[in-house]
Amino acid sequence: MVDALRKRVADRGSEDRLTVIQKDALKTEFPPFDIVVANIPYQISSPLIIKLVYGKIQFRSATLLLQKEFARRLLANPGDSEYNRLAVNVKLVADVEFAMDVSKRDFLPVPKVDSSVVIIRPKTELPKVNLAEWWAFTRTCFGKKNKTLGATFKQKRKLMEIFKTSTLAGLKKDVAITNNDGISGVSVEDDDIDEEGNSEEESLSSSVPEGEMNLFKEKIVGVLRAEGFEDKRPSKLSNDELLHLLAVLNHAGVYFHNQAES
Ligand SMILES: C[S@@+](CC[C@H](N)C(=O)[O-])C[C@H]1O[C@@H](n2cnc3c(N)ncnc32)[C@H](O)[C@@H]1O
Repeated sequence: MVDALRKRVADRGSEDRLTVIQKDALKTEFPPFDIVVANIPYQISSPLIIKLVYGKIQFRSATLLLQKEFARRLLANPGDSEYNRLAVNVKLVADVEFAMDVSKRDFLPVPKVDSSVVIIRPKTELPKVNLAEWWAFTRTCFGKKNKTLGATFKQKRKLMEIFKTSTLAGLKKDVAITNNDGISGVSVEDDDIDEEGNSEEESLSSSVPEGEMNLFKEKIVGVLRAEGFEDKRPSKLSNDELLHLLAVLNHAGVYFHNQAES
């Protein structure tokens, strides 16, 4: 493929205008770029899109050929059955536009899946939120996207985790705004997957008095109730509603991002 590309460009006398970087797109640091047009391997769609929109490089647009079902999920809106954490996170920082469907019969050999072209344009103005905090918050909310937030936040394991991150954040006093720096090391491979088991949390569990945990739970449930979120499902909430919930939880001293991992 690279050899064919080099030959075609050379045949037109334009080789000095082409630079080929032949490396793993997920592991390589991208040079500055303005526009992406790519027929990407579908298995890296989620991490590549997150790398683009949460990365440090300010670009204009990414026109990508994606598996049709994946594109539908990315284009979904709150309340749609396909709406998931990836769409929530991408739409916080970018606008996603449907361009066209591409039938599998348009390829030779014919693949198993249909495709769609979408155009992703980073937003010029980002919401004032700590992106690492947002990232961790949506992971908690969408651990099981069809659970109500009340049920999600009452899970003992989740509470332990949030208690720990909140305690660490409290010690640090404030959480830096990372809007312009991007966040590193993010991955959506755990998208929509409930986390099972965590020995660190279990050891923390034994060290936190039950009364303290109950107070912490009451604090969170109190915020959810007061703001009308207790019976809501995250997949039905707009990003403005989720941003509001995160802001009021943070205001109450409840934090999600593990400061130790920064
Ligand atoms: C869908 S094909 C598209 C090929 C070519 N761009 C085209 O349009 O004909 C995806 C290509 O990405 C390559 N690839 C797979 N994983 C990759 C990765 N992590 N980084 C960069 N390229 C990758 C595959 O080897 C394959 O050649």
